[in-house]
Amino acid sequence: MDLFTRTDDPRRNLLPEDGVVEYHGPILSHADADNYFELLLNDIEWRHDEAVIFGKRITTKRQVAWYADEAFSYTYSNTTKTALPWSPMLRDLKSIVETACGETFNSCLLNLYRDGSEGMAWHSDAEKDLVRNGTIGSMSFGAERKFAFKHKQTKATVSQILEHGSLLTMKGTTQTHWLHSVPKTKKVMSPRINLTFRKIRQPNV
Ligand SMILES: O=C(O)CCC(=O)C(=O)O
Ligand SMILES: [Fe+2]
Repeated sequence: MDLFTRTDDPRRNLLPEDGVVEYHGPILSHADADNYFELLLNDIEWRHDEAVIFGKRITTKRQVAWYADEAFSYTYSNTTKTALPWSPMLRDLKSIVETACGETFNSCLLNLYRDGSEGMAWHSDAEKDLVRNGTIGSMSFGAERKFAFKHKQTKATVSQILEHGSLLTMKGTTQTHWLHSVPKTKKVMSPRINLTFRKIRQPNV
């Protein structure tokens, strides 16, 4: 992918209504993206995620990690997680994403999908611990995967392929009105890493 001839316009909203999703395309050179991918694979404290579904504790195939400004605890999928402190590499990526989207973030959830047999089911990121209508900045590395949106009422769908080193932002009322997912696929044989930078509500805010 040649960074300089691409035509993605990050100001173009991918959603027809009720939210704003912008795809910036790759924001890193291919070589930088390759470097970060290797560092992320090796240096992040990857763990299988735990969730409680219909009262049953399950462990996901996908691996996750959560980093933040402080040892915040954060509840999703009915389990409470405690954040690890930023590493220098994650601080670099956070500041790259902050500059690209003109926002600040205080936490990052990372996902490692070993191949296309691992995905993420339909959900929205509107947990009570997140700042309401806060922007989410999503960076992807490794295998290209489809990222899909489905409107909660109309069931309209929109999707975007997320490239190596790319940034996608979800803003405004997107999480209120739309679900998103990473569908499983038999076509992808290699790993992908995704980082979602978020803003957690600070205690007393
Ligand atoms: O892997 C992705 O692109 C999306 C991850 C996601 O939706 C999440 O972590 O909430
Ligand atoms: Fe999400």
